[in-house]
Amino acid sequence: MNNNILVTGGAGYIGSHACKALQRAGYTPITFDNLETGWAEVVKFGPFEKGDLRDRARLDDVFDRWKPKAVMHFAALSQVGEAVRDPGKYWSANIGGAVTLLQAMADHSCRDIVFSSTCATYGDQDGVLLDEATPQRPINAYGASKRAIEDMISDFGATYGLNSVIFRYFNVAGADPEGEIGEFHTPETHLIPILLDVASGERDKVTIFGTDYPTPDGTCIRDYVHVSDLVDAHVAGVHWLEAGKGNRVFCLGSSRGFSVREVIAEAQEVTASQIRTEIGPRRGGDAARLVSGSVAAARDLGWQPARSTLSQMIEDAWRVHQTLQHPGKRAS
Ligand SMILES: NC(=O)c1ccc[n+]([C@@H]2O[C@H](COP(=O)([O-])OP(=O)(O)OC[C@H]3O[C@@H](n4cnc5c(N)ncnc54)[C@H](O)[C@@H]3O)[C@@H](O)[C@H]2O)c1
Ligand SMILES: O=c1ccn([C@@H]2O[C@H](COP(=O)(O)OP(=O)(O)O[C@H]3O[C@H](CO)[C@H](O)[C@H](O)[C@H]3O)[C@@H](O)[C@H]2O)c(=O)[nH]1
Repeated sequence: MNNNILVTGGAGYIGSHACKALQRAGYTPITFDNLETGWAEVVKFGPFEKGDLRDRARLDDVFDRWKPKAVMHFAALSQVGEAVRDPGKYWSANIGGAVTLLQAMADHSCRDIVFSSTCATYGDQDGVLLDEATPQRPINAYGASKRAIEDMISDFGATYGLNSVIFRYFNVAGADPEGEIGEFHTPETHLIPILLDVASGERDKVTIFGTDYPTPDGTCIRDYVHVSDLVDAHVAGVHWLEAGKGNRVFCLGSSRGFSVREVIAEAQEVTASQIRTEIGPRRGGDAARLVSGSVAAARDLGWQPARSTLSQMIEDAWRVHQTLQHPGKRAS
């Protein structure tokens, strides 16, 4: 049996870090990506197959040639604001991609999948800590499409014997501690990279999306987890499936919540810069508070986040921000 793992979305932020972790763990990550939001420049840890998940013939070709023993499925559209503005785009891309991939897996007898779900599947839950048993009530098309894919995976499991580890991540942040890759989105919509753009003078200011949430300082609270810790859990997920331990869902967060204002304060501290802010209206689709209360990944997967303090995540992201050229900014 080969050690090939098909990594959909391997040219993206989390997928590229996962490829590095997989290579280090002795696997060969085969990146499959259409580069819609990713970059060929970050595919450094294994072969690259350019293609769109909705292209079944292209997937068949890749499954035939590489015969992956498992799939890590990261490829998706994943911006909350855009999903509210254009829900059809999210349903079409995320569901279309997933159903084509799962059918190809079934037809090529590839039985193990690790899937990127999200705490955005929970919606607004009135401040409760979230875990695997919390009912999922998504409030935007992004979260709804991810919950639907969880259901799809379960149906394919029942019919074709597909085995799955589903990870519901909280907010992923930071960058490769060795500085080889980082978070490169264009346009950037995520809070921490935007703060670093302001700190470095590439942006004028950050807009705080709403100060009237039912939280202590009125801004949204999120649970941030380091991308290198997150991808370690994915390697553990592959080991879990290899050991035949069955289908599981795990939340991946740090179990600590930080408001937008707290993240801004920490970014100012780490970068030793004044970060100019303005107050804007709420962004559609945002829940007030999303914080993990789960212990399952620590208990059952042996997952111990090592770098998921807010300061460490911003420090690692800041180092890469200062040393690596953003592939999308090269031409501009
Ligand atoms: N970043 C976070 O905080 C976060 C939190 C929870 C869940 N997630 C999930 O993790 C996954 C990765 O997120 P990311 O932040 O790395 O995003 P990203 O946009 O950097 O990466 C996604 C990659 O998938 C590719 N892709 C998209 N649609 C495709 C298609 N139809 N065919 C082939 N390739 C396609 C893109 O080109 C890109 O390289 C997503 O599924 C996202 O929903 C992310
Ligand atoms: O310019 C900005 C950008 C963000 N925010 C706020 O900062 C918080 C974090 O926003 P991000 O855009 O960084 O992250 P999201 O919480 O929207 O989404 C991220 O985490 C989710 C899980 O919570 C998803 O899965 C999604 O894929 C991933 O992008 C939110 O309250 C948002 O409103 C601002 O105030 N100003």
